[in-house]
Amino acid sequence: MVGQIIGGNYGEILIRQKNGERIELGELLVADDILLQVVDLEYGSLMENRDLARMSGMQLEGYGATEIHEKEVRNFILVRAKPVFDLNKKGITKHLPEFFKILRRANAQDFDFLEKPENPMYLGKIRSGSKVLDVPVYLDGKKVLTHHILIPATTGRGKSNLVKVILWSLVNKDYAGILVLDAHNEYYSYKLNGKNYGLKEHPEAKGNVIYYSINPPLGERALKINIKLVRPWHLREIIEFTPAQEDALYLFYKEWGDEWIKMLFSNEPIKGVGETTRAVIQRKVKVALEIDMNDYGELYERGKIFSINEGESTIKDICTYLEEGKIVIVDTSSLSQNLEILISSMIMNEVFARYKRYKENGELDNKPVISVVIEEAPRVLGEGKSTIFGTIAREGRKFKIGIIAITQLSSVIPREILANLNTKIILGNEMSSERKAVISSAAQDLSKDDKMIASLDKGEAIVSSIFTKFAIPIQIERFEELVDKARKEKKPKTLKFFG
Ligand SMILES: Nc1ncnc2c1ncn2[C@@H]1O[C@H](COP(=O)(O)OP(=O)(O)OP(=O)(O)O)[C@@H](O)[C@H]1O
Repeated sequence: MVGQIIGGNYGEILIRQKNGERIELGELLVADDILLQVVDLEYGSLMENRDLARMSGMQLEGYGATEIHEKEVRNFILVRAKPVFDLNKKGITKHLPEFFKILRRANAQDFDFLEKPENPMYLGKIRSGSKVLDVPVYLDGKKVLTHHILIPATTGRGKSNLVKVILWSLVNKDYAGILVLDAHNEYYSYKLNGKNYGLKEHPEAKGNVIYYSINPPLGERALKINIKLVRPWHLREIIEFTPAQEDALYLFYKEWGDEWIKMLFSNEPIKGVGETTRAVIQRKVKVALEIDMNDYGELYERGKIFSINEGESTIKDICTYLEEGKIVIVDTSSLSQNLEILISSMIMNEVFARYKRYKENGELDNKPVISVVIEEAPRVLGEGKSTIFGTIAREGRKFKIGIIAITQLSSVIPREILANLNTKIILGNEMSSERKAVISSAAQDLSKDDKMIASLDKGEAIVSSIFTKFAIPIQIERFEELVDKARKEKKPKTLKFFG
């Protein structure tokens, strides 16, 4: 027994906390088979404010404390809670628990109704306030990934940790291929306290986790992309062109196909493109692709990614790995933001084209869902951006393509796109404008959850999704602990010989 219902209405039930108990913000309580979540706490007293002030004055100013008889009866903590789920009906609550009903804390058995879905994607364990219940939370990865995920939080609340936990559970599943553009090179392999961590440590990583880098360790793949694979629409995502320049780009591509960049730098004239326009485009393309021309008029690479002769199959290979349900991590840590966007856009354009074709041919059902992890999502999903990622957010689900958008600034993503990101794994956020943007586009009514979200600690989250019956509070595990656990389980038992 932790309290008793003393009033309120459907949206907010008032509970008197039992003396000696400590109910927390976000805690899950049960009354009358209805699951309630604490949304606010305040002081309550049976005495008038003036009396309380007088008594406090006596005590503070040294006149001795006035004894309150039955103090625990007169003063109490008033808990505000919202009904979240009918445990009996296994659905949304439509009625109030009985007036004056005694409440208890929720326990693991209350969540027996949560089933492990066909294509499980592990997120964490149910959290009641700051207490963790031993109930794993899985979502159906296939559905959730095609309908996009948003991970909003301020810095340091555990966004990357969460993505690592999600990817870890997907390594040995072939229903999903995930592309990760890893700007901090923190997903594949890293050292902590002398031990190796990262997705590479997964017992089934071999063949299921593919790593590309411009500085690949021995045995890993080099990230090299041939300029023949670049298309005008890829460049549009990172370079601003005037309408005349854009027309010129398409004319080059129409005339010379794969060889258009090479020909752009040749002396071959093209009808409809002036010399000045051509020179400006040449300059922009040189900067974007880190290529240049030597004194003999030959193109050469200045950077490490775009190549004149190598890397013709890189984009195709990556797409094929994704189509096979693998996780592809591309280390973009030493690249500019523009190059990172360009590469991801090239890959996702190819994925989109392939999956569109599969849909037309009736082959899509046999293909895994493909999702792309985008950090600092407003770079490509922000207001006024016209990118492949916006297209995926709007139409991707028809083609089994999704995005996992990570951001500190949900408020600058257009509402229409935010509403399309149908699962939100909300981590802590102290900025009220950001909380508002997330709350107003969530799958469940989170209008009372503002304080709760503000108070979320590292790894604490709320999962609001069209695929969950209510907004589930979870505790995400520390990724390194998952890895350590897997290592322990993998270790063969040592045999003891006696005698
Ligand atoms: N669930 C968790 N449990 C315990 N510690 C965690 C958890 N999640 C993250 N941390 C710790 O918090 C720190 C920040 O985590 P992480 O890098 O994932 O945050 P972030 O939101 O991605 O930060 P940034 O925006 O700076 O990239 C790390 O030291 C990490 O180990």
